[in-house]
Amino acid sequence: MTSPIHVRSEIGKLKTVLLKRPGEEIENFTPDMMERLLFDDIPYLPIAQKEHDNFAHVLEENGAEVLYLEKLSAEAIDAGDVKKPFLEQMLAESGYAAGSTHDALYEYLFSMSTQQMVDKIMAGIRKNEIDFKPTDLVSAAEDSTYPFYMDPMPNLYFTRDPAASIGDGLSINHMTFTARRRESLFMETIIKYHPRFANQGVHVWRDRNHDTRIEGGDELILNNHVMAIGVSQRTSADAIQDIARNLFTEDSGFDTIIAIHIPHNHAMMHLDTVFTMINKDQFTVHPGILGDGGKIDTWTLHPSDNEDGFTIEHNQDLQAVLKKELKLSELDLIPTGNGDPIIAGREQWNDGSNTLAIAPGVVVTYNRNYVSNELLRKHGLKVIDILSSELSRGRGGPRCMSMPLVREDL
Ligand SMILES: NC(=[NH2+])NCCC[C@H](N)C(=O)O
Repeated sequence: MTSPIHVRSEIGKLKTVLLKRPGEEIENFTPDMMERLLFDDIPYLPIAQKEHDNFAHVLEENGAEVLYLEKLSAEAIDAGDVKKPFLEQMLAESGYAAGSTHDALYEYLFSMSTQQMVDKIMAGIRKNEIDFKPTDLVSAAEDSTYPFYMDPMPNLYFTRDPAASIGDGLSINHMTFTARRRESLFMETIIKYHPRFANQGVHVWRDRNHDTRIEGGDELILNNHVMAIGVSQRTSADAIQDIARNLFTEDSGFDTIIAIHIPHNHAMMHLDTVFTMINKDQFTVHPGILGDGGKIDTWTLHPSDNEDGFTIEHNQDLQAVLKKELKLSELDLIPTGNGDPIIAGREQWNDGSNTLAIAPGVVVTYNRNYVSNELLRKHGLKVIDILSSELSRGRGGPRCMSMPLVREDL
């Protein structure tokens, strides 16, 4: 039986990928909600959708099957006959475990078709949508001018983060910020109940019921036994230790994890905003993550019989670590913006390092990062650049906007 999830590299030919088409959620917020919702601007929805359709089309044209999170979620809920428990869980995680507001929201959402309900939850629920005046103290005492009962989830089109494919399984992630925490409930539901995934031998290496934080933008599959994981604003060292133990003791095939420490800030929230693999021996790197003398902290974990379950080796030379663990004699690290400090900063901000490899040496990038794109071409890569004016306002690029489910083995 071939597994519905099979990802043993960052660069193997992309066969199946999960996307989320931007919907009402990306316009359903005000400027003062932006920072909390992790957005830097308000995208113009019709153009964002057009750009996203262009992205999906490019992937399909190049042989990938494109699946949509919103559709799989509704199908999974129906297939598992779990509309009620799913809705209860979602309401509880939105702050309504019981009470009159819970009852009003439940009634409103449950009366919709499953697809409408899913789309509505994703888009957010405004107070003026429901004919209901809360009378309980909790609702009365909280800010009555706040316009939402349930916040929109504008970051859903970054399908990379709530879960990450690893070998024949995945991690379903406990995410860092409240703005994104509910997102991984959709993936959990899909894996549990969608006929394409349920009872198909998909391993969940780490589920979302944890306090320690990890996000898919930090989880890179370098080859069939080596991963790189960012120690970042979004992924904590203890979550990396935890997933390492699971991968090493279960039958995952992975025996090496390189933890890479990157700056903890919004522009570089995940490892894949500053470092991606694009060919067997080629990577993009944002020069801003390298300190004096090009140094950066890395720790390599290998399985061991000791108490921790792994050994740790500290190193500050990323090139040397990659060469050793990937058994490469040469390595081409391509700097974002060709190393020019102004261009590198500008293009990294708009995800110039966030390339999605769809085959070895073939990458999808944002067209606006033309200096970095040109440089990639000079280094022999095939660069397919996609429209990016509105999509980039959410601070994520082609890798963030895609969750590969199946890649061909190298
Ligand atoms: N894999 C990524 N780099 N994802 C980018 C996610 C961007 C999103 N606005 C966030 O802050 O969470």
